[in-house]
Amino acid sequence: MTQALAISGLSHSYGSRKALDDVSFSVAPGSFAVLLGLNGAGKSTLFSLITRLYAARQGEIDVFGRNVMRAPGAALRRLGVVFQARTLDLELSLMQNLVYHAALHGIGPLEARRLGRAALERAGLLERADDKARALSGGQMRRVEIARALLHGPRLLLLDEPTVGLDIKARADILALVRDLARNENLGVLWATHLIDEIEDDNQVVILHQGKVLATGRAADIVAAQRAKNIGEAFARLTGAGEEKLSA
Ligand SMILES: Nc1ncnc2c1ncn2[C@@H]1O[C@H](COP(=O)(O)OP(=O)(O)OP(=O)(O)O)[C@@H](O)[C@H]1O
Repeated sequence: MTQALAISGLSHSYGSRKALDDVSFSVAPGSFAVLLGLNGAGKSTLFSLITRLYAARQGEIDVFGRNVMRAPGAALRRLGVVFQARTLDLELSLMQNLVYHAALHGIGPLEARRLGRAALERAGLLERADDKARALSGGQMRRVEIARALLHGPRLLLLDEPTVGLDIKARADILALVRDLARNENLGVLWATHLIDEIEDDNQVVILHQGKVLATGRAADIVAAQRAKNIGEAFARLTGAGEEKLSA
């Protein structure tokens, strides 16, 4: 089966500091996978390599079988990304934010507005289409960023710590929205987080620690293999790190 995302033997260094060390894992189409790691584990570096912000000098990254170095256009067309930092233009309306993003993907203005309306409707924000992004709550901004990342119809969505800084209700809403997209729209999702309460037993989990993948598999299987009570305890056994760092 062609994987939504396949990473093999990926390494990256900043000068002499190795941020990723021989990382390999894959995400199946239509599945919700969690990249679990503490701050500094290498999650953002991994996303920067997948999106070609940095060039991968060692290892391979394929999105639905398209290599991001050798066939970047085909690979990036199939990929949507929500970065950790807020990236909406606060002075533009929600619709303008979406239309500009669509233009970057070569989508014309009429089609962009049609897609934009559908995306805002799905995000529950259609009536706010002409409001400036500045007027939204943090959770609403994240929903628009997710809608924007999906505008060009990607089959794989990467999200880097998407719930950081949100209150409990907004966190739960974003998580439910993205789980729903994976389940009902056959979207492959890689959700990077350090929060274990965002993981369900059936989710695939990739545990990244100090640049290395220490475990990958169903959350329940990782827990069983570590003879742990839950994924937090399994993480602590694998990494030697304290469980208290894994909650909001
Ligand atoms: N531009 C850079 N120059 C030098 N070192 C860097 C740079 N970016 C990241 N690093 C280092 O690489 C390692 C991995 O960082 P990275 O940001 O990928 O981790 P992360 O898991 O995304 O953490 P966070 O959630 O805090 O961003 C860390 O040790 C970090 O200090």
